[in-house]
Amino acid sequence: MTAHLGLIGGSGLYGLELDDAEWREVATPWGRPSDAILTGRLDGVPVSFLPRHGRGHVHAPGELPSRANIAALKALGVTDVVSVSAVGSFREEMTPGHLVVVDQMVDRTAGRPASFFGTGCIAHVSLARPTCPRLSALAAEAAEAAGATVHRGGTYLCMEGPQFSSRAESRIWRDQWGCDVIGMTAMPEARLAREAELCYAVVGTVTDYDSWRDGAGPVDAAAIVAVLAANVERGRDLARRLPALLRDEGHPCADGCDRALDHAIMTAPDRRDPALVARLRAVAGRVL
Ligand SMILES: CSC[C@H]1O[C@H](OP(=O)(O)O)[C@H](O)[C@@H]1O
Ligand SMILES: Nc1ncnc2[nH]cnc12
Repeated sequence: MTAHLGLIGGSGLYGLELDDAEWREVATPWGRPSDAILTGRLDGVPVSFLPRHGRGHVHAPGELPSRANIAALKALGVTDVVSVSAVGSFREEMTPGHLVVVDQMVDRTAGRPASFFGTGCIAHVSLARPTCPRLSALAAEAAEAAGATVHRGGTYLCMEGPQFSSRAESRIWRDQWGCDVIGMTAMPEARLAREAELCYAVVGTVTDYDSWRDGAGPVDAAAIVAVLAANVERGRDLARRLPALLRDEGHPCADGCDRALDHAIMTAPDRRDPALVARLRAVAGRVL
């Protein structure tokens, strides 16, 4: 399979320079994605870029059309999705401006549609490793080549938001749950990418220390935006370097992300809901 990089740009990253660039509207059985998707090529590799919150930052983290976002990238032929996200840090050494390539997640979101499947066609995929180790390593390599200080591995707590955490919550996530960074968007994105058999990695740009530190003031959106603005060029540089690395590290995925549905569907073929199956073909056609 030919590698096709999907980039989901988080807060502060709403565009990218691509060869043969074209903004394309993509409809999916789960509605429209956050925005049109910028398609093009870098180093000859197809790249599709989606601004997660939409250009102009119009979608709240709890109301993102994540199913449509992942389904639209799948429809365009994307094989590997890298999310670039703003994160708060629970670790002194993960300082604002550093990048954290996430390898574990704790999901504290509530009420977000978190699966393509459901009654009428049920599937259980593994999320033991919620991000793809192979793609994460490539993203870390690209980030280091772009001159970033990179932490390989870290546990991302996904909170519901949109408000930031209280100090008590921040200390629970850090001291009792062992989380390293916090954000509001990687879930259910990681779940959906796995169900759609896409490799998925999260590169977190540390923007702040959340609320756990003694004597420090509260998190401040304006300060976060300032850190993001200072690091946006590095994010773009990372994105420019990734396609060439991906091209040389072809599929099938050594970690099996692209075969995640092999033994996952539980519902007997004759008991499946034809309408749901018809929708599911957009993301799970390989096994239906
Ligand atoms: C502007 S800080 C809060 C906002 O930023 C992060 O979004 P993203 O992951 O898309 O960069 C965070 O999760 C919140 O949604
Ligand atoms: N402290 C924080 N909490 C949640 N999401 C964030 N995104 C950036 N910083 C954050």
